[in-house]
Amino acid sequence: MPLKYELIKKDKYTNARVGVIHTASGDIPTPIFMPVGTVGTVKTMTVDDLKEMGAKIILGNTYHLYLKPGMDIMKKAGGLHKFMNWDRPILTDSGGFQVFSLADNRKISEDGVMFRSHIDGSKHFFTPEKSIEIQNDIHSDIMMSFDECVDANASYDYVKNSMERTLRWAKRGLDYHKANSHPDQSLFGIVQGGMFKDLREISARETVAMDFDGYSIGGLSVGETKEEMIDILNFTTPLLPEDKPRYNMGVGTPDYLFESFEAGIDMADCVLPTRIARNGTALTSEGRVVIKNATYKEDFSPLDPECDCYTCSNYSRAYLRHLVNAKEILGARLLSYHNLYFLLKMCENIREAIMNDSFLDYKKEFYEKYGY
Ligand SMILES: Nc1nc2c(CCNCC3CCCC3)c3[nH]c(NCCc4ccccc4)nc3cc2c(=O)[nH]1
Repeated sequence: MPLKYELIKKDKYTNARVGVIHTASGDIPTPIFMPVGTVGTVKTMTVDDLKEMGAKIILGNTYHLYLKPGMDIMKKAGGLHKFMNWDRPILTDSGGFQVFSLADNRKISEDGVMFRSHIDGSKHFFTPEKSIEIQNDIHSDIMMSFDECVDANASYDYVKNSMERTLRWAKRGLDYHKANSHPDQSLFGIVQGGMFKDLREISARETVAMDFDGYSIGGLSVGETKEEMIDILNFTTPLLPEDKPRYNMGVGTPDYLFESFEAGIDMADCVLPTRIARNGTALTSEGRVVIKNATYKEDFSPLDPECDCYTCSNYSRAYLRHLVNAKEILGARLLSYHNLYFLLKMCENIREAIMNDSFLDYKKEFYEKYGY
């Protein structure tokens, strides 16, 4: 059976809501942050780390997994859950965004996208059907439609034509999915339309009319201002059905997560927490800590005084700074663990606040302490 969304509680003063997404691989409490595991691993984390920190669902990447290790091995492994020993839900992106952000000389046409691998320059062709086929081979629990994500300053005409093609691609992918996917697999439509509300309205209405298992808001966090993001987010989210999950793609800083969940979004993902960790930056209750700073040279206090994670319970800022400066892999691992734990714990606190009709109080308290 495809996923079922269960609405549990709406916040009294905002569009925020608590729910549960029931999937064949397990239940997902929402609002939820989803750690990104691009090539079959959330970088430096074991699956036990992920369970210990409270990860309920992780992301896989169609584009990367298709290129390496490739679908031959993925199929022989019996899919990504078995391959990486993760028995909870997996969501996969459709690959379109990654083709445009990573591949070389790509060429877009009505049928699909021609691109050269950023790894070895080999030539490939993704179509809406091919994207679903690859997500099937991965045994993805929640699949994304093949879409084109346009950047924030694309012209009205380009965005209009692209959005209309993305609608045609969505229909093709949905037809292929209905004929070929396993009944336990779900498929989300993705709303595009750039920064233009009339195009967003058309995209939302036409995508919802196709009746997907859930809906993503695409084309955001692609270079627009925070105000533009919030404006399009607050315009588009209410156009999506209340009885299905809503996913804001590529959202990862605490404020963008708060704004998304306040608008009624249920799911979000971003490479940010693990990416900045590898560069020595931590998210803490008192804002970002750039651990390489000399300030922390003899600071033997925990990274985040309010955090009870493994990193904050066992190591000091001085030690973490030493590891990062010495380029020790343990530094990236301990900061990644903490950053993911921090966002997952923040989501848990948000769910609790919504249950008590105190989402705005928690947001205000968090923002003040974080320094927003
Ligand atoms: N299909 C699709 N995917 C999008 C994504 C990728 C979401 N993560 C996928 C995972 C699957 C595996 C990899 C990622 C987006 N990511 C962002 N912003 C990220 C901004 C960002 C990037 C890096 C650091 C911080 C912020 N906007 C996005 C828009 C779309 C979109 O319209 N369509």
